[in-house]
Amino acid sequence: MTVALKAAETLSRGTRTEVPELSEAAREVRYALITAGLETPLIENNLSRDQKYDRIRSAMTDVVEALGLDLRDDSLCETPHRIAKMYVDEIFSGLDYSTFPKITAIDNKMGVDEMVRVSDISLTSTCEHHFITIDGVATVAYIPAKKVIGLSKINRLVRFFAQRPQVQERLTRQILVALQTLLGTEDVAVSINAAHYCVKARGVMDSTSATQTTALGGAFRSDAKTRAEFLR
Ligand SMILES: Nc1nc2c(ncn2[C@@H]2O[C@H](COP(=O)(O)OP(=O)(O)OP(=O)(O)O)[C@@H](O)[C@H]2O)c(=O)[nH]1
Ligand SMILES: [Zn+2]
Repeated sequence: MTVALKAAETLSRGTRTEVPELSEAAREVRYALITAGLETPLIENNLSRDQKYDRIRSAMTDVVEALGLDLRDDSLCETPHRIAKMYVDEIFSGLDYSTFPKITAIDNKMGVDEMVRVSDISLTSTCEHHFITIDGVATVAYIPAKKVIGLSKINRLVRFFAQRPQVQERLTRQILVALQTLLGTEDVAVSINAAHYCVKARGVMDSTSATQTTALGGAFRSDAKTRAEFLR
């Protein structure tokens, strides 16, 4: 058993020594991702939020100075602070499971057994290779089994995993596995269409291409009609 899997097992059993504030949903999703080999590569460095902020602020001071920019300038002097705060509290906040959204899944008393599909969920993430923006939309669908999830929680889940350094394929699958875990069904589908600014604003400088990724589970994978309905 890998160290990561062992840590997740301890966590899923509810041991209070490590990250005690995590919700049950966050612990279950984290465990499922590690088990599926889909967790973002992370190392526990035991840094608090403030310690992370201090380290990044200091490192960004070096970056700005190395570029030859004058940190005494009143427009630039707060840039290391702004970047550190943005990384920790905003665009990489999804690395911290204590920010996992509060999920309300209700019993499927209505007996809904048709596809629920949320399309055009706006998505902004960060490419983990260049730390530059990924900009796109996600579509998420599921066929309710025992539980129905609050609609906004789907958007929040997408957002949580987008607020990490990502590759689009992993982001797509993380959302899939998280929803399958929370809804207790394999019948989930996720699709993302996004522009990568590492392709658009640098490197190959292609400003028009977009990347489509799809992750299908259960009936969305095995049943052609269901898949077609989702992908239409
Ligand atoms: N599969 C995948 N690749 C990505 C994603 N985001 C960025 N990439 C690619 O990751 C690759 C990194 O390639 P490298 O050759 O190491 O980096 P590079 O020299 O900056 O590459 P260029 O972008 O071609 O200039 C590039 O081809 C990127 O387009 C993603 O979400 N998924
Ligand atoms: Zn990139």
